[in-house]
Amino acid sequence: MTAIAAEAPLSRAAFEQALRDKGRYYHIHHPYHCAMYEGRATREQIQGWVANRYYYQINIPQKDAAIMANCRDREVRREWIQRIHDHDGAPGSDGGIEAWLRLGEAVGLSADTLRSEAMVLPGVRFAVDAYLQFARQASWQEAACSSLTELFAPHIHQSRLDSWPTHYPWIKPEGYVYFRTRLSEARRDVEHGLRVTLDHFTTRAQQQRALEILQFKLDILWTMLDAMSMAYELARPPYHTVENGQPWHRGLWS
Ligand SMILES: O=C(O)c1cc(C(=O)O)c2c(n1)C(=O)C(=O)c1cc(C(=O)O)[nH]c1-2
Repeated sequence: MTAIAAEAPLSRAAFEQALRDKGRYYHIHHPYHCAMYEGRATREQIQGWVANRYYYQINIPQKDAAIMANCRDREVRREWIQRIHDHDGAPGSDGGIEAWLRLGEAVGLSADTLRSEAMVLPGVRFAVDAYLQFARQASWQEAACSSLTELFAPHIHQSRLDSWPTHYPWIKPEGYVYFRTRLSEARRDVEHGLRVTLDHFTTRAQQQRALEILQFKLDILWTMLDAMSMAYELARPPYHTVENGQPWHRGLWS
């Protein structure tokens, strides 16, 4: 038995606090994000972020479907399915992916450009694919735990709503619907995800595993922005040594 496995479990409150303490690794602190909310991002950097984050957005419902596919608990599925409706849309609501396409248009990128995935950098694609792959292979409770970066998401959406309209008057206001909608959706998701995690990971070793899973997800979000920094801040996208253009692959699985 490892040293940590032999330790007494953290209380429910201490475990929740340990999860929340991971907020210091959230991508809100990444220099690329700071530049965006401090008004130092160029139009190309904002556009690059929107086009690359589109790939995250379209993978989220597939990730949630994988969680449901692995879950035999009908009550959980009844609650979890809301996340798919939120992103894909349902009768009477367009959903988050549509709102993200509107954000694309608001920053000057057509829906076709986003849908083509031509701007999705390989590093972003690999990071997002790792998230989907994890959700397919892990238990549904572990995959639910990996969604807990959403603990910190309302703050990041609010930071954009507070700062972007002032710094970037060229962005059309219709683009902000996505961030506004997610404020309440993320709070509701996280309440459910947290309940699952606190109920399921009860030994010290399991709690440690949950913290490691959350770190894995934080690594994904941070790594996406690292790839964007290379491409749009340092002007070093993949193969910048060879030619202008974007020769990278567009995804072999979709
Ligand atoms: O804009 C962001 O910084 C951000 C971060 C995250 C996150 O922390 O994973 C999500 C979202 N947005 C988001 O909009 C969203 O729908 C979402 C779903 C999930 C998830 O893991 O299930 N994370 C996030």
